[in-house]
Amino acid sequence: MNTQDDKAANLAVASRLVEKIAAEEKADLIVLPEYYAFLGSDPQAARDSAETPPEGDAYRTMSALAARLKVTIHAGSIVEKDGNGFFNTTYVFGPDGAEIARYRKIHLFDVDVPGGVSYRESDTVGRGEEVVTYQVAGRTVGCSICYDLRFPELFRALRDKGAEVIVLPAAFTLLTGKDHWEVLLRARAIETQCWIAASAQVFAHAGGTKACYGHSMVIDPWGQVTAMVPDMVGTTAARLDFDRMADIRTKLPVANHHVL
Ligand SMILES: O=C(O)CNC(=O)[C@H](CS)NC(=O)CCC(=O)C(=O)O
Repeated sequence: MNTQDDKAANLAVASRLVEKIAAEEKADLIVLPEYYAFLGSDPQAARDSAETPPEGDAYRTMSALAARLKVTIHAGSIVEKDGNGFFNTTYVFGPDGAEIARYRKIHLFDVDVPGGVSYRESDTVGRGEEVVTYQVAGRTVGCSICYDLRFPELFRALRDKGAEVIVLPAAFTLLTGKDHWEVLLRARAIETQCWIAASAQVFAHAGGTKACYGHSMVIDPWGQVTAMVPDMVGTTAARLDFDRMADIRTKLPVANHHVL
């Protein structure tokens, strides 16, 4: 997606993309990017977009869409307001529209991007603390968001909790993404021997002050990219072969060889 600061317009685009892929594929799981409902330039605007589920337009829209299409939607992330606290939170809705998981981003992007702008995500949201998995079609899916990608210990924890698929909604920056995005995703897939589905923001946001790298992709447990959205707003799909995953895990049993 290329989310901007008009929440109603963003939700219309997100809904259209979900409907498109649901019509084209017999999907079990559809994934949206980080901050699919709102992406602005300052912390206050982000907080103004916050929702306190089950209230909120993004929450209600995605829950209703999941129920109507009878599919699980891993709804990227939104700013969540909980009491006085704010979080960068994923909500997952099952095929009846019920919330089946929520995950608060653990690692916050407080970074001076070399040659780019500075980000202080902790000015907007607090840190999540829980490692979260859920079930889809008998498979265990693990949650992560964007900057979490740089912390292999989270992915190891997800694998230890039984993850077979790991989902990563993101708004990875253009400057870091061009060199790190695919390398890190493939490394995490190789290390965990999980399928990884990464849904990204692309192009300029917030009046041109931010730019995202895009390249949403699916990676197999051997580390190969099996589906990718090129430089565009759009969708892609992949069939996840779990026999292949089991074969890789049996023949190259790294999970049994951890020493540290
Ligand atoms: O731009 C925005 O406001 C939306 N992006 C986000 O909310 C988050 C936190 S600022 N972006 C990342 O985590 C990028 C990580 C990244 O790019 C890296 O690890 O290199």
